[in-house]
Amino acid sequence: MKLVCVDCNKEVSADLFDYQCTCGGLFDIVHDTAQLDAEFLKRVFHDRLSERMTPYASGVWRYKELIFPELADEYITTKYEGNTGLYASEQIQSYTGSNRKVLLKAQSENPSGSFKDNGMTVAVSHGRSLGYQRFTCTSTGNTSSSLAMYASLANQESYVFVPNKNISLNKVLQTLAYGANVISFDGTYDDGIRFYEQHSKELGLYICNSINPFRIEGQKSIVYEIAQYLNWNLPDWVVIPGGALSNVTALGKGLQDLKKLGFIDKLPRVALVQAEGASPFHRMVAEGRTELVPEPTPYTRASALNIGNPPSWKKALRTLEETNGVTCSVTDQEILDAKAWVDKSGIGCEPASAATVAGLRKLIAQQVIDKDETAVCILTGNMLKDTDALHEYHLGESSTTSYKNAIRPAELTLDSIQSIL
Ligand SMILES: Cc1ncc(COP(=O)(O)O)c(C=O)c1O
Ligand SMILES: N[C@@H](CCOP(=O)(O)O)C(=O)O
Repeated sequence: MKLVCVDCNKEVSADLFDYQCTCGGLFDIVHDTAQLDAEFLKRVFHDRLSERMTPYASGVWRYKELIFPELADEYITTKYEGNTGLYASEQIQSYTGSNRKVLLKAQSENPSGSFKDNGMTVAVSHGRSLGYQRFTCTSTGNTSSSLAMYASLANQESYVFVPNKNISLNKVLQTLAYGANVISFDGTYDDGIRFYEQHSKELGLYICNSINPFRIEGQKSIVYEIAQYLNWNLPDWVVIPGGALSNVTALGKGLQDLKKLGFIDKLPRVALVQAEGASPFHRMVAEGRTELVPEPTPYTRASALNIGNPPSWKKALRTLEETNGVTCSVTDQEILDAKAWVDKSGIGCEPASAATVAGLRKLIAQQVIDKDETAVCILTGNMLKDTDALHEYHLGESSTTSYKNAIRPAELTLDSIQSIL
């Protein structure tokens, strides 16, 4: 490989990296292909692509035997979901006060931008195998975007019900753009679920919310992936946010599978973090009760967690009991500050996901989690899912943090830019 000037044809070694030739022209990169064996390369490229082209390249369907072994491949509707990054972040280590590098599992890298894809690929595939052509959900926006994406991919119709306030417009737009029929209603996610519980049979639609156990089966793959990436050695703690409590349920089921199969020796402890304004499960655990008292008017800025009556609470309790788990709640300000750190670490997430990092910081400060223990935080959604939250935090008048005035105007002169560096 060498650099060749487009103006004067001067050749320079690529090791002497530069942007411009001495004559002022730009460089092209020119490869030496004479030595390459084209047939060999074609085979290598073919092998690499064929791995990518089967459903088993998906980070969900790779584990089909543990998720839905009976499903015929023809029904699999996949966008190669999963295979999301697992990052060790020194910045988040320092923010949380841990002595160990904190791992972040970026479910935000899924095709529709949230962990819902891990479950939705399985639900939609299952619905199709039963002959359904119309799919539905109620949603604060991520479940609906994911459903809309898979339904359209399978050339099926989707009908989604979204609350008419306190959810992110970006998610509704994403859902619309993927082609769903979007119906907004005056109420919360909880009202939507209550409606389904009463009318699912008459509707004749395939329900893709997490009351559908096939969603949970797909979401188990998140912890399988974490374990596989870490060569089946899980950290001491898995920290996860909780709203409807489907994901913590899936985590618990996935961990049990891995333990039963002997892939892992012991279960990590689970820390479930809820937003203070929508924390009925945490309150139940903290008060030592065994019955959940729903919150009639949940509110948190982390809109994905705006759930007062989580349908999966009994299953979630099972996960906590089996893993000697803990719960905690964090304020919206703690969530948004933690989110700013996750964003700044280069990974990024939406507010609901950052509850994990805020929770880890709090649990370390309270010495519930030891500074020397290892932890992975599950980041459930993408930072662009809620650009209003970014706007409010970084540019809004109400911002009280160090990010205020973070965007400074500068002239494009060397002095001006150097004075910022
Ligand atoms: C981005 C995001 N994080 C976390 C959650 C909470 O997960 P769960 O409802 O499974 O508890 C949701 C929605 O449910 C979500 O959309
Ligand atoms: N945040 C969720 C709410 C929970 O939905 P479910 O899929 O677990 O039923 C959303 O994106 O709608």
